[in-house]
Amino acid sequence: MIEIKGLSKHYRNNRAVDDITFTAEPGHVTGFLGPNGAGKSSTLRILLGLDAATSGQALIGGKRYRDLRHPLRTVGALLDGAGPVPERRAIDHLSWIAQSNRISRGRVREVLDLVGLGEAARRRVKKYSLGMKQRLGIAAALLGEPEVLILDEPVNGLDPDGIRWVRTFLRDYAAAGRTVLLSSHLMTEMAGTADAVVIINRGRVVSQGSLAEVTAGHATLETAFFALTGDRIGPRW
Ligand SMILES: Nc1ncnc2c1ncn2[C@@H]1O[C@H](COP(=O)(O)OP(=O)(O)OP(=O)(O)O)[C@@H](O)[C@H]1O
Repeated sequence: MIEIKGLSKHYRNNRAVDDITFTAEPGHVTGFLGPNGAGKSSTLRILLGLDAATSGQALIGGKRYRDLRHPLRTVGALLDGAGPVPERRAIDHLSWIAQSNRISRGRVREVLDLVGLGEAARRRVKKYSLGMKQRLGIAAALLGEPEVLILDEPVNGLDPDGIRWVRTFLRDYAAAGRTVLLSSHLMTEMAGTADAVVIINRGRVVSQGSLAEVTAGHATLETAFFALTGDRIGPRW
């Protein structure tokens, strides 16, 4: 379970995150949506202990990230920008993470196969396509078989097959009683994957609830999003 309680993050006089409260429950894929600059990354960075909140709390399983005893076994994350060393082979990259978290080498092979990189395991990451790098990022997030998954734009760069794989995988992961928090700009994809939705705009929650509740009165999640955020141009990707 993820709990965000009265969370704020101010940069000088910019209220990037302004008193937001929501939960992501086990058994659900929760979609975290908002236009560029809405405060999604700031929230996720605080949740993952990469940044400090100005006030409020961001908890995973009732604890702050830095208080988790086995972080990688509790929460797996894929955030933009945190990539492996390009010269490294994929299997070495994962083995390094696994070793520092007391995770077996067998699990490394398992996650590589799970994301469809079994054959490419010994290739250097710099030779990987964008989609393969995304899969590798997801593999790293899965290493510790975490109860909570936090993924920022996980389908970025994936082909239709890869997108379908991520959708099915995340739905199954949540169906097994785990918590999935997913941020994406792709509304159709989000509507097909998430069953709960939180929409933020200018640092504030403008809507939250089940997919049906948030889209009630609108033709699609996309039209609900535009109406709630006033983002006439629409999400950019
Ligand atoms: N390190 C920082 N210093 C100053 N301002 C920042 C910093 N990081 C983010 N901001 C500002 O905080 C606000 C929220 O940014 P954030 O990256 O959290 O939004 P986002 O919803 O993730 O956007 P995107 O969809 O573009 O990734 C923006 O106005 C941004 O300029």
